[in-house]
Amino acid sequence: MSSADTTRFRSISTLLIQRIVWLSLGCMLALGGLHAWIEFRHEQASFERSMRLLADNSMRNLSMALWDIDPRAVREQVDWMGALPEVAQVQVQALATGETFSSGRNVRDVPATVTVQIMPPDGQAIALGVLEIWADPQYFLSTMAQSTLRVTFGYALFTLLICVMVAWVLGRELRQPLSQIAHFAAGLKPNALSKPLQLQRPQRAQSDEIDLVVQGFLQLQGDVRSHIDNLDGLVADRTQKLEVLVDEVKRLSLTDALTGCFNRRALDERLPSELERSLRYGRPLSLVFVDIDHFKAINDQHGHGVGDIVLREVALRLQTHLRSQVDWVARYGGEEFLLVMPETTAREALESAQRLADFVRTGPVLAQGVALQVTASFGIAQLRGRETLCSLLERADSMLYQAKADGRNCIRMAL
Ligand SMILES: Nc1nc2c(ncn2[C@@H]2O[C@H](COP(=O)(O)OP(=O)(O)OP(=O)(O)O)[C@@H](O)[C@H]2O)c(=O)[nH]1
Repeated sequence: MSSADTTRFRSISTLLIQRIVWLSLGCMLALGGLHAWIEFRHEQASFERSMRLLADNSMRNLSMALWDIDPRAVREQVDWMGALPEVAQVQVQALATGETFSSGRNVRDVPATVTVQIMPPDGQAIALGVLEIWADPQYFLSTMAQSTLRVTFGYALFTLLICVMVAWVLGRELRQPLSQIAHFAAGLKPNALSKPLQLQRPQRAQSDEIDLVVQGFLQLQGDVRSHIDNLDGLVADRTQKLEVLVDEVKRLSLTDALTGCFNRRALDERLPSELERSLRYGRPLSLVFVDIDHFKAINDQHGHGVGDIVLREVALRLQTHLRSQVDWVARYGGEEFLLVMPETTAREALESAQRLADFVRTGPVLAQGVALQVTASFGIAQLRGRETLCSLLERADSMLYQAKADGRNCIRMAL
């Protein structure tokens, strides 16, 4: 089982969408945090500026009120300032009278945000009093919180919009065509290759990877189809070659490698059917044993190589001068051959044997520069009545034995 089978399926576009959402969230948090920090610094600076502006704007009224020693006017101005939402506490100290005017919550244990000396309206350098303003940190923080919330909401909305658009584009451009391709590939079968892969997506000016995959599938379909079409011819061709090879192997397994005659195995296969045919149709069948005379002496005097050449030559002479298509020859063992002569009486076999004996002995066998005079002995027997193969072979063999005993280079026939 492949690893793809063991894991759960998840669409590649879903994976991409998930990754993009996580990345966008990360980016949003990083950018939002940076933006909030910049905003914080900006608000802080502008808050301090506004405190200074407030002090500057109130300076003329306070200066006049202290110069005129008008405590009511000083009180009104201090109360007005202390009522402002961004101000936590305002305090004015009149240096001439030592009187202190205060408004707002008491936050005096922290240093004032703004401390300015109140100078007289006529421009003299002796201060009339001191103005201290404490900014309200809660007001600042709530302003900041609102601003941060606005920024975060803006970023979240933007990120959400981007993610929705990316998801829509990926679904349309990737998930739909890929799932169509996967569906098509899952349904491919050798007997249904003609159905083309058609994607439902708008025409586009340039091709992309999905088009390449579609083209690959079309190419593959065509190739597989033509391969299948050619397969029958291919199989027939291979079968023919195989049959030729099998015939060759069969021929080799039934042939004696040295002489090219049938071997014992072929003899054991063919001879019983010759006998059976002869018995069934009442036709004559003769067997002739042929054995080269003094073959051991040839081997001993000239070597086995020369002996092999003599064997091949005698086999060739026997095969060449037998009746083709009817008679056949097998190497029975060593230097001994068996001629099988269907439709042949012993007398006819005798005539053939005489002819063959002449061919064996006429003309010397040339082997490795040596000219050898070769003779052979023959033993003939014709099938009798319902005689067994074993008995027939024995009688022909005993005739050969007789020929050898009678001095070789002669033919003996069972009567
Ligand atoms: N070169 C060669 N010699 C073989 C082959 N098969 C058997 N022989 C030899 O054939 C010889 C047969 O010797 P014998 O059975 O004594 O027969 P012979 O010498 O022909 O004597 P007679 O048959 O009585 O005339 C042996 O020396 C075997 O080694 C073969 O394939 N090649």
